Amino acid sequence: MSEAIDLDVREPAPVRVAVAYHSGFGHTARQAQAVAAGACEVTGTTVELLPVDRLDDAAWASLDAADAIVFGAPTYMGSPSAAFKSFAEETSAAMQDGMRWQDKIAAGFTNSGAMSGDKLNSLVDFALLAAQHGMLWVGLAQQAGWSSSTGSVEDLNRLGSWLGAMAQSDNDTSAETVPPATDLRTARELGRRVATVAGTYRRARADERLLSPVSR
Ligand SMILES: Cc1cc2nc3c(=O)[nH]c(=O)nc-3n(C[C@H](O)[C@H](O)[C@H](O)COP(=O)(O)O)c2cc1C
Repeated sequence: MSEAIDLDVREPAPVRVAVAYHSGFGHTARQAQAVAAGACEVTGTTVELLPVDRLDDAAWASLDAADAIVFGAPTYMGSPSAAFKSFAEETSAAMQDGMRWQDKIAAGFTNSGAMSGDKLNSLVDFALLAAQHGMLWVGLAQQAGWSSSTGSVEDLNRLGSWLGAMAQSDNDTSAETVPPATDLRTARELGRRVATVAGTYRRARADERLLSPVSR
């Protein structure tokens, strides 16, 4: 005996990616723009760039509504900048209010003056923030570039990070020139991956709802 299934044939709502970032002097802002550009390349995605030191009520609502949030900040003194940290503390309201951000996709990026500069610590901070919210962390999924005799500074993921996207900006150079194109391409890949995973995850959850005994 066949059962009628009530199929929803409306155009699906766009997958929403929010890039929540801080930048003191504009360098990390360029990395944030590259992440956003990558996410925009995925059909059916809308992207919002949200500077975390200037969030109004509408921006907080956008974060609540996002399918994915990408956290980004410069590494200052070996961790995300104080402005980002202040934002991270404010997000505790979403956690205390019934884990509002649970099951959103999360990812992160950071930029600093030195090649290493202890950037990994900032990415770990972002991943912990995501874990505290019950979010699902997505890494860069790119092999480490510039790590063989045939590699070069132009390689994607030249700084060899897996947890998120890293960029390096010479301390004496303006944000018009750095981070270099190679690091912006890496950031773009992260944005594309986040939007792709967020879309896949949302479709899977929609299918699950459609097929679960409760919806029959
Ligand atoms: C207060 C402060 C602390 C910094 N600490 C680090 C650091 O720990 N490691 C590093 O490699 N660069 C460090 N830098 C350099 C910045 O990370 C670098 O200039 C970065 O490009 C700034 O990005 P922004 O323009 O988005 O603020 C520091 C800069 C400042 C102002």
